[in-house]
Amino acid sequence: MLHWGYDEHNGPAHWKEVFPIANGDRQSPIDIKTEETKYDPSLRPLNPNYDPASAKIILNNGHSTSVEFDDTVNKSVLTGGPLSGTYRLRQIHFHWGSNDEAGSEHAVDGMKYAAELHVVHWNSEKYSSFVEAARQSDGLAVMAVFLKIGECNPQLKKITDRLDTIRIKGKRALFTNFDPSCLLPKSLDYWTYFGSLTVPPLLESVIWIVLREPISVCSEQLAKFRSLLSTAEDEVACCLLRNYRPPQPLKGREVRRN
Ligand SMILES: CCCSc1c(F)c(F)c(S(=O)(=O)NC)c(F)c1F
Ligand SMILES: [Zn+2]
Repeated sequence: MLHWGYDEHNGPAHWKEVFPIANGDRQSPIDIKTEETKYDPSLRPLNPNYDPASAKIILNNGHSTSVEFDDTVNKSVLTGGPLSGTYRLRQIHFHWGSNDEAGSEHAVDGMKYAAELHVVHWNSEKYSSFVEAARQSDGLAVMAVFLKIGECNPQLKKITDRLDTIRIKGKRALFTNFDPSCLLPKSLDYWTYFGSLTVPPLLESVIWIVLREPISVCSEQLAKFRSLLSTAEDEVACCLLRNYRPPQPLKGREVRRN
């Protein structure tokens, strides 16, 4: 396998050849079987607190599109929920499919949504950088939001309207004055479990917080994500049609709900 991706020759089925942790005990995503989730009264309300000035750039890294935030200070943080301590916002990014029938990474009773937003934070109370935190079992906290096909989403428009300026892998553009809370649903009820990154190196350092209520997205907006290129300027153009990893074995893990 040359460089990992989502095609037949370098996709999720091949990742274990370079990243053996792909067959680990706490891999993500998972299919959440709602009847088997356990109510936990000790779980607190989620408390996202983001400063729009933290937003810096929007980027096409060849595997997804992300908005990167200034994480040199505790200006945009997530506390509460299953978390002990303060987790600092690092970036948000999306996963989608080649059609509207699939695209989310997590599934709910076998049902997949059209896409999934990940809001990535790292434990700045215990660790001094994202890279250090990403190697720790409690280092990262990723909030996942499902995108369900329906009305066009005016908040998402702020991102999809910029995608034509970063079509090529490696392109970036200024993107500030953006508070990712605008992409969260009304209810912050969630499921939570211990898992991993869903892209290589698949590190098992993520406390997952999956919101139960989806936000809406329309087909035209999703089509703009699929028009991003996974290839750089000097390569034959190839569209990033899908970038989701399928659900992984639960291996005895518990999924709790608030
Ligand atoms: C700053 C460098 C990478 S930040 C990042 C990411 F880019 C990403 F794609 C995922 S994911 O595995 O795809 N989704 C949970 C992560 F977890 C991350 F932490
Ligand atoms: Zn992700």
